Amino acid sequence: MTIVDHTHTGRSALAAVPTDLLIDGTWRAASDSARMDVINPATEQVITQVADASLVDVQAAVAAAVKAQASWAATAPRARSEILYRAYEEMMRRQDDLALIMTSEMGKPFAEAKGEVAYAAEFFRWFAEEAVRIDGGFSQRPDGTARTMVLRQPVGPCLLLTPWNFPAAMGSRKMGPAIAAGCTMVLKPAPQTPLTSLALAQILQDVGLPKGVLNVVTTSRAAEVIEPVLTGGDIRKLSFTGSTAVGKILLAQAAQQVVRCSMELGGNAPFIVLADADMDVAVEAAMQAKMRNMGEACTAANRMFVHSSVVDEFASRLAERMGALKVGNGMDDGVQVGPMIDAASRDKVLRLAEDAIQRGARVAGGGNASGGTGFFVEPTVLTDVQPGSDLLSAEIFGPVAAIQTFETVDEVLAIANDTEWGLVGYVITQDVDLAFEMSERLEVGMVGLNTGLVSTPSAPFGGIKHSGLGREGGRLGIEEFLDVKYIAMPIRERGRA
Ligand SMILES: O=CCCC(=O)O
Repeated sequence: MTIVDHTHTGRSALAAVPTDLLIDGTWRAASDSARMDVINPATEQVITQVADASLVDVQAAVAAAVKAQASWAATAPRARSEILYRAYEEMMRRQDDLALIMTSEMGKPFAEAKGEVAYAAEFFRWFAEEAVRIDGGFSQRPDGTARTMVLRQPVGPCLLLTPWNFPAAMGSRKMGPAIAAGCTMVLKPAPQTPLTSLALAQILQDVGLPKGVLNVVTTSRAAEVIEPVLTGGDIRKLSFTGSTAVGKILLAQAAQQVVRCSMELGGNAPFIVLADADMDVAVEAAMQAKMRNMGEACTAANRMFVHSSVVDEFASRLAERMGALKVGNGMDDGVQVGPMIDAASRDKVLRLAEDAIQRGARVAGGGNASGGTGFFVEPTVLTDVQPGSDLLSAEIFGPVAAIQTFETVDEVLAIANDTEWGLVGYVITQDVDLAFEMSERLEVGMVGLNTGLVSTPSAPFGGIKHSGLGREGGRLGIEEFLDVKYIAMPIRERGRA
């Protein structure tokens, strides 16, 4: 270990994280005293245990959110903005501590975890600025008989369900706009990564978020506890980031009470390298789009389509770059690739690579199973991936690059769009017209042109088709947490005394 586990307070960063539920401003154990293990995926050791909430606890959290809603909605936008701004500052002050917590429970390299803390904190700063810009409208009916006023109000108590792959950023991307809009919340983080969310909740408390506004329930019993609260009638908004399969179940449950939904679901991103691409740009973008977060990202390049005239150069340069990455415990110096989140994820990635190889793909780099402790997968580049290989229709969610070739723009667009998902696509070309044409024709919510990274707090993140509903971040992010109300008022006779 090269990074010392201490905090700004001098205590161990891990020991300083609350491990209970946050309900109505109070940290408390689960009502049945249940606790669950938090495991470090690099060492397979139990780091600590946290409360494992039951339905009773989650219902108490919802009740606290309901109780706090009216007074929180009535706070001045500036007050909400300042809480968010202080949270941004505090996250940055505790950047190393938060990164250490995240690396310990999730596995990403410490430097990457620090980057995520900064990314996550920026959502609080962005929405601090949005909180004071919630606007409306005022107009007259075309026939002059009435005034039309439009205002925006908080949607009400929200259920926020966050994933394990970006434990800080997916939390702040949901909590930021909810706080800015004046909504109260129940946050349920993924069971693999509860500590980062608990640490963020502690920060929000420390900077003055009133009790009951944010309630955090860590639980391994999602299947048991989510449906009753979604169908119970108190939750008015669901924001979920996770798999499409789970998203569809939640949408069906939410439909019973017509709960508003934001869904950030899976992806099957095409990464398209055209014949005229600058190869330095192409390889750099591929590294970003494939290796960010070890490939455990919904935005990860799942299918790489490279023009036949440049595929050999691209594949060999990508294999060289991926082969040079240092794999290991994210707390060790210089490590660039940490473990997969758990054994099931590691085994899935290895199985998908093996299936592609069995069907005729060539291994241009990597391809060996990593033995020993920790859920590691060697960065792997496969070329000549054959149609029908499972990894072309499943999210790989790991460090395996799957390359196919193409000849024409129409051909590659048809294959790229031939998927139920539509989150993001990447295009690498020096031809500006073609870049725009392809961006318009790709069936996705986001396009990276000559870049492998689209994620930023200032842009509307989200997908189409089975990749989701709604947008997070950017100017649209706060809209997801606001209801529109229109007031009609007849114009009576003018000029009366
Ligand atoms: O897995 C989802 C990626 C999220 C992001 O890039 O902000």
